[in-house]
Amino acid sequence: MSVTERYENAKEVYEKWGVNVEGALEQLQNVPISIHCWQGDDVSGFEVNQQELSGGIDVTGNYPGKAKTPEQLRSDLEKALSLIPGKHRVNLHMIYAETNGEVVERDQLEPKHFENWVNWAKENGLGLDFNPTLFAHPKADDGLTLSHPNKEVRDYWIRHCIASRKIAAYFGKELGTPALTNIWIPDGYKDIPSDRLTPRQRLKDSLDEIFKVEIDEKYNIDAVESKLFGIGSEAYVVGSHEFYLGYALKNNKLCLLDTGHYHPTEVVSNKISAMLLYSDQLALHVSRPVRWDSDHVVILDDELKEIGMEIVRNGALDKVRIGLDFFDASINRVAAWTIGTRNMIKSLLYAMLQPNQHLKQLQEEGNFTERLALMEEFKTYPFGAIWDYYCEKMGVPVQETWLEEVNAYEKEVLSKR
Ligand SMILES: C[C@H](O)[C@H](O)[C@@H](O)C(=O)CO
Ligand SMILES: [Mn+2]
Repeated sequence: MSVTERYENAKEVYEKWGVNVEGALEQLQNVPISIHCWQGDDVSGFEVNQQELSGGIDVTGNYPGKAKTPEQLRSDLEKALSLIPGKHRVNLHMIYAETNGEVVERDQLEPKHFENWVNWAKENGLGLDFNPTLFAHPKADDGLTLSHPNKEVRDYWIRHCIASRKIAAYFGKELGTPALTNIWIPDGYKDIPSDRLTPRQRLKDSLDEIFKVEIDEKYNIDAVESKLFGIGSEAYVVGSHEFYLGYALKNNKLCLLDTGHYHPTEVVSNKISAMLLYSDQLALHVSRPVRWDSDHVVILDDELKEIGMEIVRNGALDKVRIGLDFFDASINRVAAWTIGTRNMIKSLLYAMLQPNQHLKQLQEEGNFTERLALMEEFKTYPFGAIWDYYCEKMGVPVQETWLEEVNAYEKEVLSKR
């Protein structure tokens, strides 16, 4: 049976429950996923004086073929994007600036250092998002940045974040779609602090300084990303969830929820509806923590499906800015992007194919038996046939055939690096 024939059969099965399959595929095409560039080079970046990765995050593995230049990274991203259905965004960090061999301090970086990225994004019809980089730098060696007791250090990172927002606004202006600038800092303590308040007060003041510089939201939108713990900040993280939740609500900023940044049994899917009652928008870093914030490649597990459902059934596709954040150096990096991003999109399609209105009604009526029965039965509905058709329609490889392209790319390009 052809992909289309399988699709037609599957469509009928879903339509019996009033699911609008064609409408779902139409809608799905317009959902951008912000794909993080740092999976392609193990969060190395292109600074002239490269420092070891720090800030309590880590990349393990040494699979050959890592991108070592901006051209290589862009080429690898193009390959991955050609295997992922839809039009998406690319998320950069400040360490991906191109300075032509010149050492430029991070607080002095300017839009011109990202011109190549912008031109490339234009050529490929992509939006860009951004992150200041407050790690892997001598001024972050003690694990403190915006909350540092030393004002000079704080001021340096404040200038860096302001520079980042300006660069992001340049992306937004040039590309006609606002960039998200997400501030994540590693600040915290390995052991039990004797004072939790003072660093948080300093972080609050630093953020106020950063956001004092007004930037049109037409071009740049600000987000703040919390964390529970990192390597070396096990006992205390200054920018905790409660800290940023309060800050974002009070200052009209977006909260960015990273799925690896919470207690192991705490799930981001359960936070989306609660937060959207108080905030117009929020942002995600979808990742996969395995025992810690390990940033494994995203798989189509129950939590990913639940995240997709919370976004779709609450009509929040234009309220949740979906970004990815994983970095696995033990497998082919182009495959990592492809697997993780395709899974994120699959979870949205899976959610769109549920009889959401009916299930909601059952809950309202207190019919929990039928609610559970249907939710379980739908797990084995012919979702794969709809997904395959979507891939074919969008001109990307169906099922695992994308692997052949990755293997060929590895042979022809990656293995020669
Ligand atoms: C590269 C980092 O993963 C990223 O900037 C940050 O979002 C994070 O999640 C740190 O744990
Ligand atoms: Mn993150």
